[in-house]
Amino acid sequence: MAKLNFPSDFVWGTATASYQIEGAYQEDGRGLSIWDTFSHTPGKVVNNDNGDVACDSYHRYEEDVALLKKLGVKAYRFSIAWPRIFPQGTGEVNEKGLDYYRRVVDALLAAGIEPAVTLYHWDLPQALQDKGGWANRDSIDAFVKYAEVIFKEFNGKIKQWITFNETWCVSFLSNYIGAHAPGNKDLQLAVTVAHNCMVAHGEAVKKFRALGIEGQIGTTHNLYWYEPLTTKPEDVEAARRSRAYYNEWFMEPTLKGTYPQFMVDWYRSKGAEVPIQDGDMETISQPIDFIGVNFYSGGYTRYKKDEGLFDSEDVQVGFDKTFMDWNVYPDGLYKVLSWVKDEYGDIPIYITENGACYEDELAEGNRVHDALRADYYKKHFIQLHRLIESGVQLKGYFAWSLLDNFEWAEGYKKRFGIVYTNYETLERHPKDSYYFIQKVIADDGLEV
Ligand SMILES: N=[N+]=NCCCCNC(=O)[C@@H]1[C@H]2[C@H](O)[C@@H](O)[C@H](O)[C@@H](CO)[C@@H]12
Repeated sequence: MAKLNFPSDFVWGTATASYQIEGAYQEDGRGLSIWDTFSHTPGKVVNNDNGDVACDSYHRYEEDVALLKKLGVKAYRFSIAWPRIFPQGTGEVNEKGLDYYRRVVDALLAAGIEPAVTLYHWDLPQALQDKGGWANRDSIDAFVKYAEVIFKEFNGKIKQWITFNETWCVSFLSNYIGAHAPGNKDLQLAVTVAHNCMVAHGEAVKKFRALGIEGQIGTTHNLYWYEPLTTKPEDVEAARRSRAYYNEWFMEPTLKGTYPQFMVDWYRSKGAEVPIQDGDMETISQPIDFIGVNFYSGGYTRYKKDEGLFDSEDVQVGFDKTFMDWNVYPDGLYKVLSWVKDEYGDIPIYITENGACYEDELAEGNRVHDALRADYYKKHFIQLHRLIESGVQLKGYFAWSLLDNFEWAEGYKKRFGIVYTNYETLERHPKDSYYFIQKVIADDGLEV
């Protein structure tokens, strides 16, 4: 056995998101979000599940903080629900909404845990969606006004800020594929939403700098690692498009201030143009202090004429699968973050999400023997160590997720937590994977 040691300042954390854990969807003045609308629309979410109650973290956040403290994490990534702060998206601040996050932040700091806050994790105020949502550039200004309230309120308490979570999901998954709220299926709309969200990110960074807010600010993109099944040029090009769909389309504007031209041309061939206005690309590529990367999977792609958006298809090559039917591809984590370093230089990286969904059973003594999930984490932790050793500026890792929670269109059946949520009683029960991670944190490393 060998011990893989992590730097003593490596930040171990876990992550959640407001709509997925809070519940209390009408409490203390909260306005409706697009996810309330979407989940209350029959047929949109498996089992017609919704986030009305979720994990009830709105009332049980102290239990969550106690679990975090026992786990030994240095940081906790959570998101703030815009509709709690501005129930109508803009206008008057809802003080009771701010109060909830004051309680959460103070509880974390009292427990010696750094809050890492995502400003936008998909719960757009419905009132803004009614005016076009992210397709309407007015939402950019509304986002900056919301961000400014949070920056000022928590300056000095929150030191790690993430503007957006997974702009690919906000744009393509939600407005081209249509699987997430608001459920549109229009390529031009998706390209426009992606662009406006990235402008909103940049404007928020400008505001953060202008206000002299303490700490570091970045944004999170979900990256995948796709490789061509063969070296045939058509397979190589197909894999290049599949990867850029998730990766370059967002990373290049954010970190270089340009869109990848081959993808601009491809989308143009499909009838979609990027609505760039003067100054947008400079705004989008405002210097940031870190890049957040959510990594779950990847795979192999080959060319298939007229298949999907990119004349490509994913090929099954024997990867183990999670309960989301995603490939377990730890090497993909090493490859994609090595690619980030090669393409974008030594920008500090936090893995802001990584984790796995498996079917969990509550066993004797409220234990959950989730060996597959613990093994998933072990395999990916080995890659973290490999990345650090290779010189990648990997500063921290947030496991997705602290709790089983509302898994968007998949509802509550799909469990990602290292803590089991009993949705009847709302009790929390640490799984074996929680104790595995607890030991890695305590030992600053793992035995392999
Ligand atoms: N076609 N297709 N789609 C498959 C790709 C979907 C990508 N979903 C994510 O990365 C989400 C991220 C999210 O932040 C979190 O809120 C979610 O709970 C986790 C788990 O799902 C991950």
